[in-house]
Amino acid sequence: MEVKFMPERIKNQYTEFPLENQIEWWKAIVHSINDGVLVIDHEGFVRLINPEYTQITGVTPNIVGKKLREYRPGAQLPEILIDRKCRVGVYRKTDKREYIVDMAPIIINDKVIGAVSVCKSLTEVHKLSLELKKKGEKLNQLKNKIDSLYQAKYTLNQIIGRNGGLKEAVYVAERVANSILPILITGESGTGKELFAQAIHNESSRKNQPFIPVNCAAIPSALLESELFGYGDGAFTNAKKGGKIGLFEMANNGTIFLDEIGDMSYDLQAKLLRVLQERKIRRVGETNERSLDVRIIAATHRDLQQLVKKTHFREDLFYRLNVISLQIPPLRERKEDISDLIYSMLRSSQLNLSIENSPNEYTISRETMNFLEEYEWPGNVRELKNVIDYASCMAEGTEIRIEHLPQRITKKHFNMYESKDSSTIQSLKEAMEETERNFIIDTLKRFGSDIEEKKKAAKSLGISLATLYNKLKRYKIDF
Ligand SMILES: Nc1ncnc2c1ncn2[C@@H]1O[C@H](COP(=O)(O)OP(=O)(O)OP(=O)(O)O)[C@@H](O)[C@H]1O
Repeated sequence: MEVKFMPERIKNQYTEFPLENQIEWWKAIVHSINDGVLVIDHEGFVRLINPEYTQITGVTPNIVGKKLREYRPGAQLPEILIDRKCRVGVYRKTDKREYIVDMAPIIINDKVIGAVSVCKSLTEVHKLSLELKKKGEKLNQLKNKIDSLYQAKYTLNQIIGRNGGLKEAVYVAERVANSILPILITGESGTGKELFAQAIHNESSRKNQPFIPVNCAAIPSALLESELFGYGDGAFTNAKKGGKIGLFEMANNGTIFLDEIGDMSYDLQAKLLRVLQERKIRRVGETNERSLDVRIIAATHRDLQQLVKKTHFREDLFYRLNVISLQIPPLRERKEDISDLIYSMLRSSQLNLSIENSPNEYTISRETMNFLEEYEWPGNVRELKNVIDYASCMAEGTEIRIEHLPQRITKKHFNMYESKDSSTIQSLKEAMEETERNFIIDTLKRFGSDIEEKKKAAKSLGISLATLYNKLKRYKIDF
């Protein structure tokens, strides 16, 4: 670095200025600089010092006109008059002041006419670096948060259920987890479709990559395309500068879960089909394609075949998605799972409810369990979970009783019993059959549902295995 006082080019522009004016002009510039500046002449006398230099180093302006070495014996600046070498980033500390200094000779026509020292407060630099560090930490926290948002929580062994249909779905999920083939999960709302999708992702080799859930019904269809595929720079008015990455790209190497696929617009379905076939996406407003490796799991509570018949859903996409399909049965068709689900929910609500004085272990009265097993659960497992969370908050002690359940569901129950009492009086035979049915269900729950477990259940009931099977058929018990 070589500082040439008043470069030729600038000098020519100001030749009309009287010399004194030019000096004032340069002084004003030096005084307006944010860094500290000190200038010595060829004999080592201080000629110029700006207010920032005083501020940073504590050296006062009365040094002007004095020899720098006399005032500051350790100063390196005079050395530069001799060796003509620049010094960069020299660390200085005086009292409580810390700063770094750059020094350079001032050369005109190959003659050293002085030297300049430019300093920057280290406290300022410190502050900036601390700020930078804090911002970096914040950025990392946000990144971790984003990563955790896109991580699947559940695994296949967290899926509770002994019902045949559910076990079948778990079995298929396990077998196909590592394939790249798309999966279609169907089932009513709240049956556990997303739970299955997350568990499949976690069972696959993609488990450490993102799992991106997208609710196709929740995003307005005009926006869905750009959300899924992203958009290029200036793709439309109000588009973000530089474009935006889409959810497919975010899911690269991982899994995208397209929930409520039946609600996707017909046009977009065609674009999705292309992605499935080509494994490439094109951002809105761009012409180039980007290759991706994304596993697609779609889900719907609708009857896609009916939608295909009504031409609301593309037949070609339906067949492409339906290569592997999982049907999750509604809870009312797997009442045998209700008690297991309840006990698991009570355990986790104990963990979540870390309120002081909260009971160590909840129990549930027989009457309440019977009621919950008989209830139809239109909102499926999600509704059951909400009811159990509510009841465990309402229970004063450790036992959950029917009065702790939300009135919304018990109202129907009491009305049902009232009407039953007045209109139909159970015969002794009916009452005995009902008791027998409940007793068999309870016994099977205790022993399990496979053949060996059924043998044990039959033995405990004091009947043969064949009689047990007859009774299961007669009482329509699906175990
Ligand atoms: N078999 C199961 N075992 C344990 N928990 C379950 C089971 N099925 C569902 N759940 C729980 O029920 C709740 C609802 O499940 P999920 O969100 O997966 O349902 P969904 O079918 O995707 O619902 P929607 O169609 O409304 O999106 C979740 O809290 C989930 O963990």
